[in-house]
Amino acid sequence: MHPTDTFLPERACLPAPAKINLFLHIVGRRPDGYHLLQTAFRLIDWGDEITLERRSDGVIRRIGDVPGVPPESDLVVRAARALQAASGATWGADIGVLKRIPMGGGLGGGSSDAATVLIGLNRMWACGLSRSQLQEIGLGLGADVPFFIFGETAFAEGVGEALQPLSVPPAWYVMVAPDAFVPTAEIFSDQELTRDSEILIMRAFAMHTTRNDMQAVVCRRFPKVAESLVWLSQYGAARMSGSGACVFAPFDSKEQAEQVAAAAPQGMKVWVAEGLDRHPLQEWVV
Ligand SMILES: C[C@](O)(CO)[C@H](O)COP(=O)(O)OP(=O)(O)OC[C@H]1O[C@@H](n2ccc(N)nc2=O)[C@H](O)[C@@H]1O
Ligand SMILES: Nc1ncnc2c1ncn2[C@@H]1O[C@H](COP(=O)(O)OP(=O)(O)OP(=O)(O)O)[C@@H](O)[C@H]1O
Repeated sequence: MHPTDTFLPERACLPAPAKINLFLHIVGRRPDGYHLLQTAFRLIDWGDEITLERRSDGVIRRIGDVPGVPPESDLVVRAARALQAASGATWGADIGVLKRIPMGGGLGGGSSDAATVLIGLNRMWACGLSRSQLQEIGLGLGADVPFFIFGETAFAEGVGEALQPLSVPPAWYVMVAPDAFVPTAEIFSDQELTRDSEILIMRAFAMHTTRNDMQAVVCRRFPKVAESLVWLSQYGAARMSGSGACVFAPFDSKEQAEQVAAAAPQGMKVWVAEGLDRHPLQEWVV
């Protein structure tokens, strides 16, 4: 029996975890200007929360305010509309977003919110779309959405849509959110961006043989990102996630990570999060 036959909640409060890019190499550019990447995505056990309430009249609404994101351009609304269009579903939804993930932070907040809406409503509307169908809809919303639907640590190529599972050791991350909003598109169009990194044959992940090719450009434009990296590098292998601004460093234990976080200068936004091997909604999709 299909799981959607047995479990059709009308209301659900669902996690939308953040991601980090353990490394990010830019290996080329497509004719349409999009960059070809090699990257490793990992989920962390910290993020936004999405509340979904099914409506029978087909209307899709975002409930509540998200500063800087008008409802019509919110990826959660666009995701629900895209699912309606692809599945022919006649249900609607009220969607609430509790935002924790900083915008322009390189932690994929908007993409994760969109993925959670696609996964949640696919079940609540009984659409029955497969994981790969949801990933395809997600790619139309943002380059990181397919990863969140894939739902496990991944090595990614293309613009981030060609995904393979990757095994990485357990880790606790010290996360720092510098007070900066990094516009992804501007970093990708910077003249000085490295775009010709050597293509790796990915067997296992190691911090010391990889890097984030966007980090140098972001540090030059946003000194607060550079300062955060200098601070965190005193304690571990610090690196920027995605197109920034957030930076992270892995530690073997929660205690070690908490000690480092406790040493942060006053006013620095620092927290500790555990690496997740699986998305908490992994079982919601077949
Ligand atoms: C940097 C990463 O976060 C790595 O995980 C993603 O590649 C970016 O994902 P994202 O924020 O969802 O970005 P999108 O909203 O898809 O794209 C924003 C803009 O960045 C540029 N862009 C994005 C992805 C990519 N592979 N090449 C690009 O050149 C494009 O100009 C695009 O219009
Ligand atoms: N639900 C949403 N949450 C956050 N941002 C959204 C949302 N919907 C639309 N956006 C838009 O997407 C932009 C990027 O937000 P997001 O949090 O995904 O950035 P990011 O963490 O830098 O992404 P990435 O890691 O993919 O580079 C925001 O500036 C905002 O205009």
